[in-house]
Amino acid sequence: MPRPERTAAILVAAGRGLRAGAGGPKQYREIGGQTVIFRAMQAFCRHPDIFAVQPVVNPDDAAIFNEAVAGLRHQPPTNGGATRQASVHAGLEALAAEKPDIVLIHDAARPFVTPGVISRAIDAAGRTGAAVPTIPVTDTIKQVSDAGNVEATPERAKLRIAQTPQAFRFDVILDAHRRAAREGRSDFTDDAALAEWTGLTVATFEGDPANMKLTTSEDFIREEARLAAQLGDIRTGTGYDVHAFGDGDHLMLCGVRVPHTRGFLAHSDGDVGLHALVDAILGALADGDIGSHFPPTDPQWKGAASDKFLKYAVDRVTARGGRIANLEVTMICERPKIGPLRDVMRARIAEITGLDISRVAVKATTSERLGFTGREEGIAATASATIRLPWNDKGWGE
Ligand SMILES: Nc1ccn([C@@H]2O[C@H](COP(=O)(O)OP(=O)(O)OP(=O)(O)O)[C@@H](O)[C@H]2O)c(=O)n1
Ligand SMILES: C[C@](O)(CO)[C@H](O)COP(=O)(O)O
Repeated sequence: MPRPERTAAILVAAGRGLRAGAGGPKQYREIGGQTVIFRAMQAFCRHPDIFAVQPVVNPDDAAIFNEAVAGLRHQPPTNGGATRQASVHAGLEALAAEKPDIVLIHDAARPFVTPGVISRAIDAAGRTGAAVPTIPVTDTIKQVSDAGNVEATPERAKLRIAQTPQAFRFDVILDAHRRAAREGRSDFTDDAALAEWTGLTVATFEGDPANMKLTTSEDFIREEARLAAQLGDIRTGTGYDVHAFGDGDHLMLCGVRVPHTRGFLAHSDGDVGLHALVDAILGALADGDIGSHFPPTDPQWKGAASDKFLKYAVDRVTARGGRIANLEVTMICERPKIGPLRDVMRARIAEITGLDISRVAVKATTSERLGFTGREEGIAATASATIRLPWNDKGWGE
């Protein structure tokens, strides 16, 4: 049941990520095969109770931003400022015309936020007006002097680590940011601190230890290893497809239009290479085959471009929390010659699947003029896929 109040989210992504070392702004680097910002933003874009997601970016990053979040629905990005606080303020001003009741403010550098934390943030803001996710502190914390001597040992039971998304009534946090800007205050490291400064009571709700901020290069190394360890269920699948030649002047092969003296007789575009790859991926998922997902009797697939089928299979892997490690396809034909087309085909498959081209192999063989491929009555293709799934994957539960 959707909540009655209108909730928007701001993703602050205008920082330079200097503490994370070389490699460009950290939010545009990959972690677990996806950019940090894509992971962070998709959680908000896909949450059913959020109607608008407002990114805040550095103007220098316009092109990488668009590439990194392609496919996600969001407000036009607005430019951030020199500090996180200034960037949040810019996001709030950009959202004002949308008149949200509640706003969640999230670091693009926290890619592991879950739908559960987002739901708790919305609930907490609805109940309290201002709330921050926290986790307990497990080490003893020392307050030290400039000389490095311990000045105090705060009572640990009262300490919490603050995370994002921090959640507020929209008008209240917008007013607080405007007031801080008017009064020349630009030193707040989070929005809760700024709200406290205006005298507001800020509540807490349960954060998530996994929802950590990627700050240093060590954070990237550790989290990459953690994600890889989670994907410990390594599976392979194989696929095979054949299409006969008919009249025509071109063939679709591995997503590439290849001029030829014949065409394919097929319900779809007849792309045997992509069809074999789809079956290999579905096989690795133990998720039926291409015919069970796209029945040849269904008129909607007549003449369909097969890149749709391949994207669909890749989405099935992603939806199970998995990743494709590699794809390989072997074309069996006398003609056309595949060698000169190999890298174009690899690039096209990489484009469709979102994989790096180094994970895509295209091979070819003739059948020494034997059989139907040897007589040039059609083309066959075999494929294999290696995918990694979370170790506790139980399929779709069918
Ligand atoms: N001027 C700034 C500074 C930070 N941020 C964003 O605020 C979040 C948390 O900040 P932090 O981890 O400090 O990121 P950076 O400022 O990029 O890191 P660094 O201090 O290492 O340069 C990040 O998503 C960052 O992009 C922002 O939008 N505008
Ligand atoms: C907002 C924040 O993520 C809460 O923990 C944090 O304060 C931002 O980090 P920064 O390194 O101070 O920008």
